[in-house]
Amino acid sequence: MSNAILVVNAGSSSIKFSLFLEHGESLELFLGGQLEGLYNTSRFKAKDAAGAIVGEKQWVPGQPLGHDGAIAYLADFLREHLVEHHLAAVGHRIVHGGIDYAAPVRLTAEIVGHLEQLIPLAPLHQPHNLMPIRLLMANHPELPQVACFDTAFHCTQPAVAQAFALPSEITGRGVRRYGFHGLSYEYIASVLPEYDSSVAQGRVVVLHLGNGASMCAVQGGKSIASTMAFTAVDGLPMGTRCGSLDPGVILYLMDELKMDTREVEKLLYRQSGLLGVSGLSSDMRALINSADPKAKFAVELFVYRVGRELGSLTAALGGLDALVFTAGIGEHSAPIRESICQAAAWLGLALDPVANAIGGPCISKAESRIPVWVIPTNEELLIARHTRRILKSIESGESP
Ligand SMILES: Nc1ncnc2c1ncn2[C@@H]1O[C@H](COP(=O)(O)OP(=O)(O)O)[C@@H](O)[C@H]1O
Ligand SMILES: CC(=O)OP(=O)(O)O
Ligand SMILES: [Mg+2]
Repeated sequence: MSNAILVVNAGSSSIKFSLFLEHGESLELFLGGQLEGLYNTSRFKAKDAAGAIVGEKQWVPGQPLGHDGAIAYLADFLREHLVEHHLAAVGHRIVHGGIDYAAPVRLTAEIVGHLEQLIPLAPLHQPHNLMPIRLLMANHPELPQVACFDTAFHCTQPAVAQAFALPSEITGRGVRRYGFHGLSYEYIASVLPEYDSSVAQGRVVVLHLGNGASMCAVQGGKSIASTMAFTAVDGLPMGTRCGSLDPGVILYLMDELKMDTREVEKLLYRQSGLLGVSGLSSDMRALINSADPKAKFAVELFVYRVGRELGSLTAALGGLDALVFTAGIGEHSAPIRESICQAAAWLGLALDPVANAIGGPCISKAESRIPVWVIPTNEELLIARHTRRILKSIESGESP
């Protein structure tokens, strides 16, 4: 019987999970998978370490599972697969750490209470991040649970990158730019030297393009700016989120259209972005395959905004040494990568269409001034490493 570490990563459209086994000093993947399309066509797939499928299911279109249904399904699946192992700890992705949590931490009921107060700042994530923690705390109070925060990696940003131009009475309450997808960026920064040692210490823009999408300017392995801010609704247009918006639009919605706070929240988080613009789908695959002009415009707007943000982050870095694509769209959509690279040709970037079609990892031509990489993210492995470190400090009697 080996010690197992379970990792749960609840995103806005998916729950990803991995089970790692401790072997001496190393962590070995035992199995992993995801429930995706939680609000359209829900699918489940799990594979063992050799890539063999150990679980697969698709739900009827139009009867999505949602996060609660997905957690219930996953709990049954994991119970079955954990029988031969001892569950030593669970590591969770928590999207918002607010001002208080800038590093992984062992969860207590008190900390969960603090994190619940941040639900309004991450309504698509935080409740689903915290729900399984509460469940496990109630049923297995002795089981160590560790929180790893999306916001933590961005703590290195300079004050100007974190600030809003608001009075200090407001900013003093923690109203500032935090940035998200930090576990993904931290993972990419940790493996970039294996792909390209010459740029790992340089100026890199990482594009995390999934259902939630953001970009991060990384310098010497550290975040110096990102497109997301106080909440994960800012920056790029996403599956259902609007991205950057003139704050005057919100005043207009409230004053002229008489929308209340919850209605505005629903509009900006759940009914906008690719879904809102296309009127069809939040899924980039569906839009790329559609001939509908509104679907084409939604894709065009997404690519345009990525191009504009790339210029802004390049300015923040004072130049650019490499570009990295990751997450659902970034890893899997050659046409979107191609359009973004075309929009970025002014940076001296030349795409290799053949390498792009097969997914890289290097998708730029040898003569490209900027190398472009496709690197699969692995937030789960990073969470497992942090969780194991905290578990060891608990076992050795240090307070984590
Ligand atoms: N082959 C593909 N082409 C275009 N988009 C894709 C492809 N595969 C996945 N995606 C997009 O990736 C999104 C999921 O990305 P992911 O990073 O897993 O999401 P989450 O934000 O839930 O963590 C889907 O909504 C889908 O739009
Ligand atoms: C922060 C965020 O948008 O996360 P995800 O892409 O997993 O929805
Ligand atoms: Mg994600």
